[in-house]
Amino acid sequence: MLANPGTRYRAFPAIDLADRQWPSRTLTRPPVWLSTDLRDGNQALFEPMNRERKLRLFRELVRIGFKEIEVGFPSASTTDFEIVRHLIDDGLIPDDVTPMVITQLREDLIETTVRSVQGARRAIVHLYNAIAPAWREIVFGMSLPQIVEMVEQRIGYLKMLTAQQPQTEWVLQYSPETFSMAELDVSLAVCNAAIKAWDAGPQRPMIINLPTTVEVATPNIFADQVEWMHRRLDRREHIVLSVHPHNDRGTGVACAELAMMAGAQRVEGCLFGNGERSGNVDVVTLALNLYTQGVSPGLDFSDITAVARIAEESTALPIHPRHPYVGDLVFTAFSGSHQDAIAKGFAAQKDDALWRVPYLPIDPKDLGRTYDSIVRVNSQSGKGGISYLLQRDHGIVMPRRMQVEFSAIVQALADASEAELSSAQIWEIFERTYLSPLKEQPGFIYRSHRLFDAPEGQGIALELAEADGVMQTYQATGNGPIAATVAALGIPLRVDSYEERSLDAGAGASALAVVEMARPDVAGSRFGVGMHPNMATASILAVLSAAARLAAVDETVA
Ligand SMILES: CC(=O)SCCNC(=O)CCNC(=O)[C@H](O)C(C)(C)COP(=O)(O)OP(=O)(O)OC[C@H]1O[C@@H](n2cnc3c(N)ncnc32)[C@H](O)[C@@H]1OP(=O)(O)O
Ligand SMILES: CC(C)C(=O)C(=O)O
Ligand SMILES: [Mg+2]
Repeated sequence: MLANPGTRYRAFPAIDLADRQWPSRTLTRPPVWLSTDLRDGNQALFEPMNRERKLRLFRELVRIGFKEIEVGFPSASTTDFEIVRHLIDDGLIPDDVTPMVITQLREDLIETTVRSVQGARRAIVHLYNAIAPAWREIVFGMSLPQIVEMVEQRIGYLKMLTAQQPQTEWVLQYSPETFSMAELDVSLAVCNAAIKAWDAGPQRPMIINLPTTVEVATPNIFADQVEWMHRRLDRREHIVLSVHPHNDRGTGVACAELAMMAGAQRVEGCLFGNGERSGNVDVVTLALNLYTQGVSPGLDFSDITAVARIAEESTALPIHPRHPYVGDLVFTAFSGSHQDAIAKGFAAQKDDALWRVPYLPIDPKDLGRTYDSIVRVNSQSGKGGISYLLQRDHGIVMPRRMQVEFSAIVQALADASEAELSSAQIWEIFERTYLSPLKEQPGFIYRSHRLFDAPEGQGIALELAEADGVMQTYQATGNGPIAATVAALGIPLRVDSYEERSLDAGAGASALAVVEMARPDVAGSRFGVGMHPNMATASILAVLSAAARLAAVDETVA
């Protein structure tokens, strides 16, 4: 990289538009959407789509709700020409959907293009030519008057051809390609020439489509360029003003949104941002951004994963796991404070209330996505996420202090493994920590118990297994099963807290008892867990679990 990039690159100049209106506007309705997946998207693939893939994607675009679809570049290839003919001849285009076909401003190509859609109920013919200085000078070697003359002449030719086929409703779309890099007065002159040549009016529909063929400036510049044109175009009330953003600077979505605020009524783009170089604008993100502002986009992404799979199969390109709304990881939180907030948000969220779950801009369910992968655990995770998974998958509700204890154990293991821990692995750690001592730690292996009435309240006869499997029976009394069990163990244990609740999910037990206990010779406290259909038995097991864990601590306080 250059130490001083200013020697090779220059900032795009600001637009002189002091009274710009777009910054204080908000979006309240969706644009007319045009999908260019089958044209701009298709021309950017390693292998352009074959007939079968194109037709499948066409059907999906119709199902999603696109009313305008650029179906191809019929003058460029026989495959494209034949697919367009097939769509028309076999009646595959619904009445409320208009196909669009594109070509350069050359008479031979225009003639083929019109022939490709002959017989359609309605068709948009899309003509374009590049107008920025480098193209005028290097590619075409034409002056501005010559460019204007070419535009007038070729649009006149299209007007003549289409006039011979009045059974079709013809719409002209004219794109000043490279608009984002062109001088605004040049863009205006060329677009107004196109408008005049087509004679746009009530019976002569026309679209002016302003592309960021290459994105070269910040999105506010594009918004200024669009508003500048919007205010000056001839016959503006008869023109649908459209934009066609690309994404070279990664701001295609921002450009489209600001352009709509600046007067654009229509947006061209591709599903998930496929398209030349870094892509056309992503219409899915745009549509769902509107949705999260309470505006129905008119496109159906209620099973976004299915749309993604069709797009991936059609383009043979994968969608990034962090792609907005659709990526495999976008509804996943790894970090502790996010997990904590999400878990609390879900608990507080009411079905019919405004969506307020922290860190999730949209309810994943609205897109047909599940909550399953929302919280994932690695070394960055905290107690919130770990507790959320145990509660969601096993119905275990841990008291707050126990969450702190257990998450430290999980985090240490996640750190050591340097990998993500699944919900199943967290459950395994939970079992190993709290439940296994009851089956494995000599002196605390539970076999049976019998409760009986005693003057203090409760007596217990507790049968535990020793190391060699020999049974030992301990008997004691207390003011309840917990006190009686502690007394039966004969260890100086202090009960700091106790909680019991019924379990509603998994685990094969209906009662969960959690006890926090301490021993004078051990620093801190330890939690114990008992799970059993009988509440009293669950509490006895919880005491044994905590006592066993305290007994297993190596370091004792002096
Ligand atoms: C930004 C975009 O996405 S624009 C769409 C780009 N997509 C494509 O180009 C894919 C489909 N196109 C093609 O396959 C080819 O261009 C074809 C088959 C249509 C035409 O191919 P060819 O006849 O070989 O022409 P080619 O594309 O090389 O262009 C050559 C001529 O067209 C001229 N030309 C290019 N664009 C335009 C235009 N929009 N209007 C008028 N003339 C143009 C060039 O200046 C050049 O003229 P010259 O031969 O006098 O120097
Ligand atoms: C043909 C035009 C609209 C285009 O695709 C572009 O400029 O990106
Ligand atoms: Mg393009």
